[in-house]
Amino acid sequence: MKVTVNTLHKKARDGEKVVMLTCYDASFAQVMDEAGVDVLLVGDSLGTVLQGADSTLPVTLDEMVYHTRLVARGAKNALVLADLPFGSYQESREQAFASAARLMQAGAHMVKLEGGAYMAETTRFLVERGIPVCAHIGLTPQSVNTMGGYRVQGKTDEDAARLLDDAKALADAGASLVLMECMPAELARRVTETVSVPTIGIGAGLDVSGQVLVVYDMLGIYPGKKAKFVKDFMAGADSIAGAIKAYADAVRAKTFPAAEHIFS
Ligand SMILES: Nc1nc(=O)c2c([nH]1)NC[C@@H]1CN(c3ccc(C(=O)N[C@@H](CCC(=O)O)C(=O)O)cc3)CN21
Ligand SMILES: CC(C)C(=O)C(=O)O
Ligand SMILES: [Mg+2]
Repeated sequence: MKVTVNTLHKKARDGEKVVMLTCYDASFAQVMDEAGVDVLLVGDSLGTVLQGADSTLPVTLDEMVYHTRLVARGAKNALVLADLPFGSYQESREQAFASAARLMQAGAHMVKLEGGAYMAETTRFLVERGIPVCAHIGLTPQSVNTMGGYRVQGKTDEDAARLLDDAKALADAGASLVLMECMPAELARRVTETVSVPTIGIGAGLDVSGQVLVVYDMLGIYPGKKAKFVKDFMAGADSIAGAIKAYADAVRAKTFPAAEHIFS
């Protein structure tokens, strides 16, 4: 069965976790689709894991269009979500629409953009014109240079209150999903119970509607040290398909993330 925005909302209502992984090509898309992964995120993390850059900032819209086309060819049932890359949407809502339209024409079913309440107007502009939007708050890697590094966000009461307001503003503007990266579990829980749309976490604890990881990370392919929120599902699996199935099972069984993967 094709996964749609409605499927994701129904899962969230029924308490069934949404399973998301990043995906950059057709072969992985086929494996993930067959393993029952609900959403394939064509992430701008491809800048770090495919291209070897030290951030997502160098990734271009042309590159995202290319990888979205590859993933869309391999995905039969999964929903294809594509990141708007740095510089392709922040200038104006018109710029955002033109960029998002290219991703949709390449086969995306939804686009993701990073930022807080200040992106609400852009979100509404896209949604009103037929482009579903996933909001991305918390640790927003495209802002690494202003955030002063890849750090957990929302640790002070003031930052937590702002992130809760951001989530509300973006959901009110019509976002179909709210993705939260590297936030204390308690704050992610509060956001999830406040907004009426499904939430997806990466380093945001268990009390969210679904989970996402970078596929290379969950297959144990990362240079340097493993981030706290990552689990290597290749350990103990006998194939890549098996590792991806183990991840999907663990997310649905709520055994991933475990305490050791969660920020407090
Ligand atoms: N392979 C890969 N995985 C990712 O999750 C990812 C990328 N690349 N590229 C883009 C961003 C960068 N991301 C990152 C990178 C590092 C940390 C990190 O080192 N986090 C620390 C926590 C720091 C703190 O305590 O504030 C950790 O221990 O996990 C987090 C997110 C997430 N995204
Ligand atoms: C880590 C996820 C949320 C992402 O935005 C990406 O892979 O680019
Ligand atoms: Mg991204």
